[in-house]
Amino acid sequence: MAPVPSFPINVGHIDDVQELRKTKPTQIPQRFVRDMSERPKLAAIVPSPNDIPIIDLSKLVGSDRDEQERHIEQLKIACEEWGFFQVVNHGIHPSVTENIEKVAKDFFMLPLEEKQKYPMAPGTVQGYGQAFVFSENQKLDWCNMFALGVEPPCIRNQKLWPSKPANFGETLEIYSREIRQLCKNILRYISMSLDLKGDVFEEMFGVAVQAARMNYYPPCSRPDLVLGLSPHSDGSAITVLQQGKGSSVGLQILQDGKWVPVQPIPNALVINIGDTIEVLTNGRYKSVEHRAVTHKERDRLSIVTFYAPSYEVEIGPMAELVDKNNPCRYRRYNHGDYSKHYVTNKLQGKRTLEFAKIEPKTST
Ligand SMILES: O=C(O)CCC(=O)C(=O)O
Ligand SMILES: [Fe+2]
Repeated sequence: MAPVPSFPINVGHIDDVQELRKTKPTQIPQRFVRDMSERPKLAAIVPSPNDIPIIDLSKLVGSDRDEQERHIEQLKIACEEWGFFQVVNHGIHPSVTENIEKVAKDFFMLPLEEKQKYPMAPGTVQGYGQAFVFSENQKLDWCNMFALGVEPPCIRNQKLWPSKPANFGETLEIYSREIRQLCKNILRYISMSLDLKGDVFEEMFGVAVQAARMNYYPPCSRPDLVLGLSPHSDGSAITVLQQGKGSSVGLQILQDGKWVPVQPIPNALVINIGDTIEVLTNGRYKSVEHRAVTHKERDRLSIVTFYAPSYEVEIGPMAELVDKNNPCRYRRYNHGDYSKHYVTNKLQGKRTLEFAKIEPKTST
């Protein structure tokens, strides 16, 4: 079973942002208006297309040893210095990424009553609605989410898999299979970049947990007042994010105290390091805080896959990455307990990872 909270929750009334946009296009209810300190400074962001590293996955496969080593080095820098990168030549056929986008968009465009047949119960993370809302006072994101557990089958809530559009389930299955393989490959390259055995994560993770979340951000008449998605790091090992074709630029990552936009590249997928890899690598590869902002005229779709160890697995810094100069910074814990902790707390930067942090013991 996917983790669920064990405390009562009263979230009050949550407006559906697509409906708000349709009926009251210029009104922003107070619950969406952020405190001054949280508001995005949209004018201050200068797009710089080359900032986030781009990794050519076809060069990592290993047919040419020198080339592979050079690209593993690039991956290492991307993980160490950025925690985010875009992969190109990843081998997933464009029809697969186009099809998932199409069914996701078709789903979000259904009448509200149809989408509400698959409600996300307060405090849970599967279905249609807003996740990570736990109180009536909490600010809301300018976003509609539709999220489903995919693998292993025991985390699926089959009642939430929609019957419309008709090919939704089949399309998500095909997409998820391809993304799963991509995650395994990327984790293999990540372990190589750490001078570890290629299959170290695969062996450790057991039957990995995989979940999909589709985020739809309608245009917002006051993008300066709201956030599409609150700042957070992902609880996963790694995350694969597909930015919808023709979507506005919306994803931003926090680097050196500045929000850096991630420019969509056609056919590329965005990969980011999640909290679990941060813990396993003893902080060498860190998860990075990110958020989404909205656009005045344009909507945006993102399709996100979270890939993480099986809930039974015990997690802690790997022995190879702990030594005198790198004392242990995280405790050991059960990954299912972390997942539960993650989904039962609001998104708040990297706060959730406090769960695992310990003061390193310095040697004398
Ligand atoms: O829509 C985006 O670009 C961000 C999505 C995201 O960070 C998430 O779903 O965890
Ligand atoms: Fe995220």
